[in-house]
Amino acid sequence: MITVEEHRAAVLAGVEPLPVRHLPLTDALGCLLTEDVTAALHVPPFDNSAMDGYAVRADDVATADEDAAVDLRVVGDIPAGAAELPDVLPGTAARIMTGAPMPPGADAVVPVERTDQQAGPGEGTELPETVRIFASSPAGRHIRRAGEDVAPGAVVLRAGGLVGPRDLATAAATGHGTLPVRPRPRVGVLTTGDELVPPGAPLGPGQIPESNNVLLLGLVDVLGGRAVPLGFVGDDPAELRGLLEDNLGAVDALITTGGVSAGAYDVVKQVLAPLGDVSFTSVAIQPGKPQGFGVLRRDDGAGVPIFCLPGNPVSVFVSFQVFVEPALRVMAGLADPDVPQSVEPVLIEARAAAGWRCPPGRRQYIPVVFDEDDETTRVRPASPRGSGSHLVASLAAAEGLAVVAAGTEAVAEGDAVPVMMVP
Ligand SMILES: Nc1nc2c(c(=O)[nH]1)N[C@H]1C(S)=C(S)[C@@H](COP(=O)(O)OP(=O)(O)OC[C@H]3O[C@@H](n4cnc5c(N)ncnc54)[C@H](O)[C@@H]3O)O[C@H]1N2
Ligand code: MOO
Repeated sequence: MITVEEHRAAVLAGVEPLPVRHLPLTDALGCLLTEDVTAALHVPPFDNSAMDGYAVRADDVATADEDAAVDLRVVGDIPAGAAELPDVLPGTAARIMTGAPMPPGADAVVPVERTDQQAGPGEGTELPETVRIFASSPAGRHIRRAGEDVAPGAVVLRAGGLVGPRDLATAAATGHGTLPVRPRPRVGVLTTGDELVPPGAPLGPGQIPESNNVLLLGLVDVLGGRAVPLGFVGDDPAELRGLLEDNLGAVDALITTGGVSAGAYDVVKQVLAPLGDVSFTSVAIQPGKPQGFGVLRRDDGAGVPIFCLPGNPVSVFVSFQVFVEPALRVMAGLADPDVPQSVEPVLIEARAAAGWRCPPGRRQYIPVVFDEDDETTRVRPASPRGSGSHLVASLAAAEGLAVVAAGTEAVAEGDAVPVMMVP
């Protein structure tokens, strides 16, 4: 048996950051930005109106108020997106909409509510021949100036952050259709077992609901990867081999569950062990002892790390948190194996609110819930049965994984236990 650290080191030695790509904005969401981004445009790109109303010459309306209206001849209509603009000469105005370019000659806007015209849309909003103005508007009023937000060349996004929705808006507005990022790893999820039926389907004799797929697909997505559902196969080597071959080109990593221990039908081991690229090993962890890991080769030469996790659902969850999660973060450029804090889990100190038993010789990761206590953070097993790799129904209640050193026979009430926070 190897230690948790030894297996994690082997896994991390087999993964590397995905190459930087310029991805379309929506695909870049959630990715690590690898270069500063500068504005390629003025924002706004041109002087435009901040109001629906009339573009005027400020001097023409300087004396206008409710009791002393000024009449102007209307020389044109400027909707947003207009390319041809009328000249606004003295004594004239052009109807203008919010976001439309200011026409030459005009230096202010009077909102439609301060005229004799009806606010649109609808009947009675045809373009008038003249407009009666009831308010003055000094030069510059209600005009958004070209470049007042940013000018070309200004840094608008800094390298090293995760691209969020606001970053996408800024990138788009400053002239970018793509961003330089480390892509989120596409992770193919494939589970195995003759006993499995889809969630919600009626059970035949010996059958159980398939639950590892939804668990892993969700964990990959929550982590910021892109889950690629490959479904589940029976304990049939040809079917598994076919599914892996068909999908290898479309993923950056693969996760399988089940079929890795000592059973006569352990199909994952049967298919992958002879390839020599995947090693199967026993790790001193509970749950999650039987583990496979290796790197398959895509046709384009890229390595595709494959994580072969045990089938028991709690083992899947723990294995993902302890081995897969740091590896995927390295692939996404979010962690560096040479910086231990970036790949090691964050642990918080807690005390056991109840005792539980531990497995001999293996480090235990037991799902726990927090007890409300003002002075001390206390945890107890999420299941009254304590630790069990099959206790999937209590997994939803878990708020953390208490980590108990290998060699501990039992945790007693009041013992200090570090707790790993989990999604
Ligand atoms: N003789 C030995 N038997 C076992 C050993 C051992 O060392 N010697 N190790 C045990 C440990 S520890 C684990 S963990 C399991 C791992 O077994 P496999 O990875 O081969 O997984 P399976 O046998 O396929 O399944 C185990 C268990 O999980 C259920 N399962 C599987 N897939 C799913 C799924 N997609 N959704 C829900 N549940 C699933 C399956 O029905 C089994 O109950 O081996 C022990 N045995
Ligand atoms: O190592 Mo297994 O995951 O305990 O049941």
